[in-house]
Amino acid sequence: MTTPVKKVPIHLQSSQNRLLIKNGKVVNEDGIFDADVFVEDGVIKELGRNLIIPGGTRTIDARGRYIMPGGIDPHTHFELQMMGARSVDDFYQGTKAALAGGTTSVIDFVIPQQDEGLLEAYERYRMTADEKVCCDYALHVAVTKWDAKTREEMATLVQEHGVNSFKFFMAYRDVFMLRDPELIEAFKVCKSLGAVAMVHAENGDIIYENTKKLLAAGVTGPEGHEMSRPEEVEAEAVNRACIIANQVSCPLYVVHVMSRSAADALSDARARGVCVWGETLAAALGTDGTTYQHKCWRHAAGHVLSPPLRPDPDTPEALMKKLVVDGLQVTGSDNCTFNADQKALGKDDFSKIPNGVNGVEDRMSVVWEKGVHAGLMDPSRFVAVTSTNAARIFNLYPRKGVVAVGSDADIVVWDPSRKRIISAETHHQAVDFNIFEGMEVHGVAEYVIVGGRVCVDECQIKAVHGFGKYLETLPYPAYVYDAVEEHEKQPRGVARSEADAKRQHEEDLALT
Ligand SMILES: C[C@@H](CNC(N)=O)C(=O)O
Ligand SMILES: [Zn+2]
Ligand SMILES: [Zn+2]
Ligand SMILES: [Zn+2]
Repeated sequence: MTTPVKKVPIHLQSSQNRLLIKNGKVVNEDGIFDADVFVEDGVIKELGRNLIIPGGTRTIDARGRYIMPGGIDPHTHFELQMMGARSVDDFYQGTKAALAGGTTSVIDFVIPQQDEGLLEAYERYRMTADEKVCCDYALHVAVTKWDAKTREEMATLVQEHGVNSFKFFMAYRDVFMLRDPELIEAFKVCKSLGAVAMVHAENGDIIYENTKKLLAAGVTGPEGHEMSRPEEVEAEAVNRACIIANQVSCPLYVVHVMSRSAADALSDARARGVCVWGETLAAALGTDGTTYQHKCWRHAAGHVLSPPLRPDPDTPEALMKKLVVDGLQVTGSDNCTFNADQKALGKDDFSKIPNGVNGVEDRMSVVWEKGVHAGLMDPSRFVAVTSTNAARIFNLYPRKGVVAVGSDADIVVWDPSRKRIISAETHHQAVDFNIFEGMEVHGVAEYVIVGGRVCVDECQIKAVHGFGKYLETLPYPAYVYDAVEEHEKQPRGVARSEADAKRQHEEDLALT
């Protein structure tokens, strides 16, 4: 509980920017240790016990709690206009909900509208987000068409606007999709700029064919969504993206890996030495595709996103195990939320259901519940997959993603034993539906500190509209480009034997 601030003489009273978090266990990706944390001017200034601190410092008693780096959600879509609707969580309410769940930085996606240039779209997102965000944010940029200007605009975004990651869609044919020759060019440009290539990996041509066939056969309900893109359609694209990236020696980040076979394709590529990192979603860890058979249309449609949730009920645990053994590295939310009336745009045709689900508020609790509380994952790995790895890949580390002297004071005091029931009735998101409705989760963010400011105080939200800042992500993240450099030195083929050994080890681990 918070120790009441004792009255101190005015000349000793500091502004609200001094904080001491006492008696907790600090958890970083590389270990857990007992230490108090002293924060001043938005930065972590000291770690240790029996710290000498100035008067006027607020003290938070973290006894029995973990002190962790604030969560980083590298995959959100606030107020995204797509498929005829605008996602209802905007940059204010979306980041407020993020804070409620322990996430203190998000990375959203600039997705250009029809005929909008990349720079134009980027400026639009900055104008919209800067004044609304309650926590710090960065931006990936989606390249949804390849033309003469694209290369130059990507260079400008990297060199002048703090963008170091670009998303390419292998699905959404005739809307966002790039084909292989364009992907090769795009990955080469990313490599030349020191950027990270990101893919939405599904085979858009097969989906196009299957969708036509299903609709012609009268399958129009949400169940048709997953039927049009079964998991091999995802796994094929993951494998293809890994090979293209490897052939042009470009670092690759695969977003929203939603199935066991796609995760296998990615971890196999890693075992071969391909420089690829994989992200899965809270949605894929917390629920599954049996929901598409739900008799309530709204409920089934409420779970429609791409790639879809998988009908194999063992998928969530398989993906969690991949995170545990470093077959996958990151968890995101892909928060892209639509209310019932918006989802109903696809009432008679599943391919018109706006794609997207919630997750930004519940991501960390779902990972804690299904990973740590379930006994599969330790707290340090939890920090790695909910914060540190994303910071390293997108070049925000050690400013973000670690409790260390000199890092931003983005901190979560996490109560591992506190429980809550997830519900749309009580969540802080704007959307009228929650895919985790009714789920009891252990692990609650009791205090969330953003740049030294207490924005969740004993579970009460005190988010501040516009308090967050835009984070420039610089090119050539060492964590990624050192791996690329190392891989380029390897004579071709030698990695095979190591790869087999590594994969065998991983499979043994997964079976324990
Ligand atoms: C359009 C965006 C959100 N929607 C989704 N994942 O279904 C994405 O594909 O990541
Ligand atoms: Zn996507
Ligand atoms: Zn219902
Ligand atoms: Zn997305």
